[in-house]
Amino acid sequence: MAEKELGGCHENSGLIDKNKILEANEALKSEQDEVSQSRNSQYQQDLKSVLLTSVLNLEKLDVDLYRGTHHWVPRTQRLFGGQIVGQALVAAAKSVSDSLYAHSLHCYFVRAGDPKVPVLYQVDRTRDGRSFTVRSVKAIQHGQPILICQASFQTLQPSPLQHQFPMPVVPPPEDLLTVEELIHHYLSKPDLAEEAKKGLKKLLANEVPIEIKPVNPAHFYRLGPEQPRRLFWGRARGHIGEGNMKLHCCVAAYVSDFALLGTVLLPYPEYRAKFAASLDHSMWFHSTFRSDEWMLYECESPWAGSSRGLVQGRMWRRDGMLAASCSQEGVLRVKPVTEPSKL
Ligand SMILES: CC(C)(COP(=O)(O)OP(=O)(O)OC[C@H]1O[C@@H](n2cnc3c(N)ncnc32)[C@H](O)[C@@H]1OP(=O)(O)O)[C@@H](O)C(=O)NCCC(=O)NCCSC(=O)CCC(=O)O
Repeated sequence: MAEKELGGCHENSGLIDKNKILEANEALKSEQDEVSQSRNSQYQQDLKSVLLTSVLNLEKLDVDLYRGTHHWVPRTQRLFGGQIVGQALVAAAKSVSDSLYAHSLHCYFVRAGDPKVPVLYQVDRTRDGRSFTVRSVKAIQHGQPILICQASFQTLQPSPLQHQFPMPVVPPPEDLLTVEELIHHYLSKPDLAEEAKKGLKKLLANEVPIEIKPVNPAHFYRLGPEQPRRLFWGRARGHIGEGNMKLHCCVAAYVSDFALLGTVLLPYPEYRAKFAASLDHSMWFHSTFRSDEWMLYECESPWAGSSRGLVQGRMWRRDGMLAASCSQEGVLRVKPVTEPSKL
């Protein structure tokens, strides 16, 4: 399905020659097919993604009641927001027919998630319509909601209205280093401050089930004042396979909360967060995609104030199709950095 791309208020927009885009997409696609063929055979031997086997593999306790466990817990010792959103979408998706596709979700994080206990997911079948079906999910710990989520599903429908912004032009993932490779590179610097070394080693020990390749590592690690915008390639670790599209949306929901809120801090290297947590998270799914294949995640923050920051994200398939968009507001309380980073 080739979509028409329109110019708009986006910085990369402008009138676009549709044929050129299609040609470029075709070229990219055949290149991608070769890459994915060789990677697919490599993946056959790899372990299945932990997101599939553990994080998003909810245990059914009763009708519309599920239990989810944790895999990776951030340093803050509060549950990762993406995990709770991804699990809530899994729970919602279990009560809708296979012919429906997730198209959006809207969540509030109302309490910090406790990593010491599992999370219960209670699904309310809000409405079943001819085209759209809505579910409300409450994530519960210690008898109280930690997240409330509404998710909507739709039957596949044809549309003469089809457009999207163009994908930003960036180097392909094959030309970039993973977060782990970058950290090893920084660790090899002889003048690296002890504190920075400790921080980087802690980052290496993280078992985040996502592979990340920052497009601009200096932006990613906040080495100077930058525009509040960053880009990275990301994909779920391990093999997920064609599978069902709902599952890929759940994985994308997990990934979408990763490193998104940090975009707000990019113009302020003189500050570091002493408290940062996402308050709400919304997501829209636009086209089919594989969450275990590289997607470009474009994050930008159009506004910050009142100890809050607004962030918007776009996930792009590498053939230029817009796969998903998201929006989030987070609370950010900062303190001055005493020493500049010596990475
Ligand atoms: C956002 C909050 C904290 C609501 O804030 P409130 O201020 O109303 O709650 P509270 O319990 O009264 O306060 C929480 C803490 O903030 C402090 N606090 C409150 N108001 C303050 C103020 N004006 N100035 C300074 N500190 C203040 C309190 O003392 C307390 O600190 P003490 O605790 O020291 O007493 C809550 O709704 C919440 O935790 N929601 C869940 C957010 C979440 O977990 N999101 C997903 C994970 S975040 C994520 O995954 C992002 C991923 C990423 O980072 O990349």
